[in-house]
Amino acid sequence: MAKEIIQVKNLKVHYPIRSGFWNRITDYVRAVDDVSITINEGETYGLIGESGSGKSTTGKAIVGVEPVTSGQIIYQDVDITKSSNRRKLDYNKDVQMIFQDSLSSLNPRKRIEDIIAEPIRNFEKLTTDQERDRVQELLDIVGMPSDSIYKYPHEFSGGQRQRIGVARAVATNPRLIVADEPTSALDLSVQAQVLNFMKHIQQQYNIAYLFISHDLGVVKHMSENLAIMHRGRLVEIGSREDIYKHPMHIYTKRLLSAIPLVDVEHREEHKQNREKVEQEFQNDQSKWYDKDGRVFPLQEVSGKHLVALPEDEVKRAELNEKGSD
Ligand SMILES: Nc1ncnc2c1ncn2[C@@H]1O[C@H](COP(=O)(O)OP(=O)(O)OP(=O)(O)O)[C@@H](O)[C@H]1O
Repeated sequence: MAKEIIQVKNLKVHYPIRSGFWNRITDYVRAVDDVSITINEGETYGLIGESGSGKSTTGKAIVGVEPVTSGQIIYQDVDITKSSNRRKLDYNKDVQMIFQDSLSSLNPRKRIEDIIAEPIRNFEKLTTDQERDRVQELLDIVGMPSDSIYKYPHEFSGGQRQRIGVARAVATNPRLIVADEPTSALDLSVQAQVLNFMKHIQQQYNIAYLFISHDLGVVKHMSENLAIMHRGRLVEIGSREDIYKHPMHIYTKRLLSAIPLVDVEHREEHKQNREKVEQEFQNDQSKWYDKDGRVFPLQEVSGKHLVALPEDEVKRAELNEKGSD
């Protein structure tokens, strides 16, 4: 059975909204609202949703750079939302992050050698030669030439910088990498290259990824399990098969219908399906949101397939699914 590496339980990250003369808190942005996911060792877990749905905030909370309002993040049986626990467990070494915008996440004034060596220096005492060897080895792993160490981030293409970002994240031998839209700034052909070598590195070093994306198409061949996020909450959780073959929440269906189709023959069918999903979504919003406009709590469909619908809607959707098989 797959071994869990991290368990996120009922995570909430709320930001206060202040207004008026006294600058009082009048409401909260519920950026992350009761999110629970479990990531297994060595797997890719996809966290998918549109812009503003709360994916990055979830990722940053897991890495420990975003304070948590409530909930737990369990790593090696310990709740790491407390920073003292993160230090005790070497959590900051074991869990790393890769960002979407490699140009702003890599310090433009530092050479690649220092950028990659920085996380190593935080956790290990190496001589200059040992450190250089390690940086060279990491550059080799991500397929970058060894003279890259003398250069600066702006001297590379987006895809190359993303490789450098991966080398930096891998430098501490992490067990989990939170990859926040690592390919969305890249051309399609370069995206595929970066995804391939991320997969390769994962297999070689048994690293788990929390792969954050707005595009279900990007993670299709990467993720074993997925969680779909909308308005700070999860609307659907399931295996790749559950999500791509039997999506149940309208929001998941909309994300799927938005994946561009390469196959020309089925384009018309795809377009019609997209219109049908949109119509279904517009028809009765009370099916999808409660009276406050919030997503319903998750209900079990089968095994690990969960969907945020009222109980009678889950039943109806299941019957429809069976009927259309
Ligand atoms: N520091 C902050 N203070 C107030 N609100 C914030 C803060 N950070 C994020 N938010 C809000 O929380 C919500 C979720 O943001 P988040 O960046 O997690 O979404 P996202 O799904 O990752 O979107 P994107 O892909 O555009 O980054 C948004 O409404 C955002 O405006």
